[in-house]
Amino acid sequence: MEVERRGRVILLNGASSSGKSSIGRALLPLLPDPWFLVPVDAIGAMRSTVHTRVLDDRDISEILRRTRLGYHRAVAALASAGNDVIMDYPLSEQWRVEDLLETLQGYDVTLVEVRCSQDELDRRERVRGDRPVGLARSQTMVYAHGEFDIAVDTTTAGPNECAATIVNALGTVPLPKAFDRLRHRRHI
Ligand SMILES: Nc1ncnc2c1ncn2[C@@H]1O[C@H](COP(=O)(O)OP(=O)(O)OP(=O)(O)O)[C@@H](O)[C@H]1O
Repeated sequence: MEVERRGRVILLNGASSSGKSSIGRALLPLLPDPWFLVPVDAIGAMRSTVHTRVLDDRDISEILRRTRLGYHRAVAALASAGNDVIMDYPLSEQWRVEDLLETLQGYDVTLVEVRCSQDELDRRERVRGDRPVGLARSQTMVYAHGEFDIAVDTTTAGPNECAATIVNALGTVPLPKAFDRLRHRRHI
């Protein structure tokens, strides 16, 4: 069946507790069109936690890797049918970036860097209590690939303010976008 348009993608990238999910929720009512909010956690939550086989560390790491590869392809599948998708996803391993560059080739991806000071990340982690202490600190490599289209800093700005900044900037992002610059660097 012929699909008339390719969906757009907004990728909210930042360390744990930087505020990606909060911004994702705040973005929806500000966008003119009905976007899908697809956090990686929502895909992980669909995976069974009750099974008969005992998993070792290697099994678990392979399952997590497959989950993330599946997430990339689920987003591409939605966008391939013309759906606009917000990803809430830390680029905390280099292979995630590499795989997304291939999987989302041909799609309009806006890469948003969600920043937050380390002290504030530590504070949020302590307050929320549902993430291992030190997770945010372990994810400082989320920006290591070195490119972004829009940056917001949640250290002092709230989710609504950051979402408004993103919506206002969406139409004026310089081309080529971050994903295309990264592809150019890697000759993909
Ligand atoms: N701009 C902000 N100012 C103050 N607190 C915030 C802000 N954004 C998020 N928080 C708080 O920080 C915690 C983490 O927020 P959120 O779930 O949005 O982050 P996240 O980056 O999606 O985290 P994770 O990757 O671990 O799911 C929550 O308790 C939330 O209320």
